Amino acid sequence: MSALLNVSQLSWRTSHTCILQDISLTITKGEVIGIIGPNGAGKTSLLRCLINQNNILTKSGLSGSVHLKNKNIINYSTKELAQHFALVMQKPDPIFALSVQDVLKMGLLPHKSIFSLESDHDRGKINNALSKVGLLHMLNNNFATLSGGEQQRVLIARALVQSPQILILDEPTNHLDAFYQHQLLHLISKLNITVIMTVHDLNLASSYCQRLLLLNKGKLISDGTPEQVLTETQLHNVFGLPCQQKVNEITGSTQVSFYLPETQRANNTSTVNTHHE
Ligand SMILES: Nc1ncnc2c1ncn2[C@@H]1O[C@H](COP(=O)(O)OP(=O)(O)OP(=O)(O)O)[C@@H](O)[C@H]1O
Repeated sequence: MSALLNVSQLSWRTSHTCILQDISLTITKGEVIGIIGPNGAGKTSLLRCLINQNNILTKSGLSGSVHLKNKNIINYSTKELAQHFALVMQKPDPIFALSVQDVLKMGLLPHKSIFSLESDHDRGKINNALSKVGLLHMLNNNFATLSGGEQQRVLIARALVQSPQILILDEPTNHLDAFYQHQLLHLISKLNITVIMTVHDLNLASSYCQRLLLLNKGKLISDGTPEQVLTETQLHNVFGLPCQQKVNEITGSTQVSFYLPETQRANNTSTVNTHHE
């Protein structure tokens, strides 16, 4: 299958640090990919490069390239990018004075001219997306008055309204309770579009992503199925904690659980150890 996105030798160096180091990978249509790794590993930075957010790829310190459908992503207009990608990032734009319905209408914009009127089809799309995230009853509520989890679900619904070819999510399960974590990742994984998301919860990533990219200190350490990536040795090396890998007997997915080594469990001090040098 031909590449939808092709990342070639992507590196991002600042005067103090190396944020991404020589990352190369190919993403094909329909893959559901989770980017995992410890705090500061470069997960969000990689996402930002994949969508060339704020023209990041033309910054000094950045080298390598990202091609979308064989065309360098720096040559796409903002509107063309919005027709391909829908984003649910951790720090949403300031949209807080709007109603839920207005927030979802923003998802229609990449495919319409400013003067085109909202149609029955558009209203149907908005209602359908909101009911998928269980919030149809909040259509007319003020976005600012929603809980963190409800806001997150509205932003995911806005991304669905956008009908993207590629859905990019930065920590989509932040703020969500266990029920909605599973409901939303299940929904996202069944959309039949390409999905690339950062996920802290390795077990959720394993349950809903067919491919995982493990980053550490800006490097792509491992790229493969959850079973190939979530090995006890690899996770111990990257997260600095021993862990146990098992298969969930009900779902069949690879699951991991970390534990403090015996020496630390016996230690009574309240100091937080760090795996970063
Ligand atoms: N614009 C920037 N300028 C300088 N340093 C940056 C910039 N953006 C990110 N960094 C640094 O790059 C490193 C990776 O950050 P990034 O947000 O990509 O990590 P992450 O893996 O998403 O982390 P987390 O799990 O904590 O969200 C961090 O050390 C961060 O401070």
